[in-house]
Amino acid sequence: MAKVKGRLIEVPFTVIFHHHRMILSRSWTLVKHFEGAPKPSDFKLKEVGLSPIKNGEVMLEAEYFSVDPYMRPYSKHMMKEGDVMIGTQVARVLESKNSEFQVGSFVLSNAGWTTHSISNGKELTPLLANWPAHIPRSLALGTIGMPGLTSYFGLHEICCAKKDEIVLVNGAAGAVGTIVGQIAKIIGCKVVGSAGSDDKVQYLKEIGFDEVFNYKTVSSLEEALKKASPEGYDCFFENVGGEFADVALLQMRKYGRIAVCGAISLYNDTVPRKGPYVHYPLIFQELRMEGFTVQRWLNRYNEGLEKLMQWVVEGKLKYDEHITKGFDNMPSAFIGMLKGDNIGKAIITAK
Ligand SMILES: NC(=O)C1=CN([C@@H]2O[C@H](COP(=O)(O)OP(=O)(O)OC[C@H]3O[C@@H](n4cnc5c(N)ncnc54)[C@H](OP(=O)(O)O)[C@@H]3O)[C@@H](O)[C@H]2O)C=CC1
Ligand SMILES: CCCCCCCCC/C=C/C=O
Repeated sequence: MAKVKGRLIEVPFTVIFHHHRMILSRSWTLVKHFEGAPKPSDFKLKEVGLSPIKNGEVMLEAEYFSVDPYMRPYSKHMMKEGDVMIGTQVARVLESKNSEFQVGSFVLSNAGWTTHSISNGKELTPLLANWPAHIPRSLALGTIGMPGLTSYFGLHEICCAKKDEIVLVNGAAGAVGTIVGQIAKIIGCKVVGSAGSDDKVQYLKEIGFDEVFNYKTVSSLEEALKKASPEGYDCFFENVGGEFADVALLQMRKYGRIAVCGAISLYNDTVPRKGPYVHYPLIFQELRMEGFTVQRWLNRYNEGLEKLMQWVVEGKLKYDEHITKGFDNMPSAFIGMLKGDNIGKAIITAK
């Protein structure tokens, strides 16, 4: 006999609902809060059978999953051990009893690392209307999605980047960094990027960055930053934190702006670091340093998404994706992204 727990029915079981094909959902759950770098044993695969949808609900089947750095720090605050891993997916509407969602349409869902889910539609966002057939839907998780919006709003609203200014971005070969650099070029800035491999450096030069260096192999970060821009930097789009940020702050020009977007070099720390402190450069160069999360511009997402789509369609914004095949490989894709395996957005296909 299957045991019913709320809406879920534990497997194995043989129950078939009247006129309903039982849908099995597979989910990656967090076994234990991460300590240091996430490892495969922190994740456990679970399977449940989903009950039939009710009026107002839809049944979703994931097509693409995203793994993002925020999952590392957010998991601590937003999840309990045993929960399904948080995250966003592009999903197809398999069944619908909600007139706002047509069977066969595609939506963004926050169901997390789960292959199938039931939603009342409230947390779902339809993909941009008229999504062109030649543009991969996975971009809704990257260049034409949350990371692209982060770049767009962070660069415009926090860095206030203007033509002829000099922009520095670290984590430059990733989902956010590649778009920051290219939007800065569209604005008419000089762009300097840093990334963690020679292949990444080569890629960034190909997509139009003016100066790029491999932060892992330069003998001195200070010299590398000075060589790339002897005049210093007007804008710093900060994705990394730690030593890189300490050194870069000292290279800012008068009235420079620093958009504190992320601090990936710190996410696995178990003991808080002691810095050099930011006060001297902030005071004497009269800098503005501001943290943000992209959700600040929730009411302007459509404006950002339409602009990003336009640039992609016009070929002004190049995109690259690091695609891992298969839901079973989600933990290794996440672990790999945090270590720097990806050029562009890290995506996992459901199948
Ligand atoms: N504030 C906000 O709203 C948002 C913030 N973010 C932040 O933006 C940043 C980039 O995110 P995203 O583009 O999605 O991720 P990426 O696609 O850039 O992937 C993460 C990258 O971080 C780099 N990295 C890992 N460890 C280190 C380290 N110790 N020092 C320097 N670089 C490291 C790796 O590249 P490499 O080979 O170069 O080391 C890796 O590829 C993150 O800090 C993230 O938290 C992202 C989205 C929204
Ligand atoms: C479950 C979906 C949550 C989406 C949150 C996106 C917020 C991004 C803010 C990122 C901060 C640092 O990476």
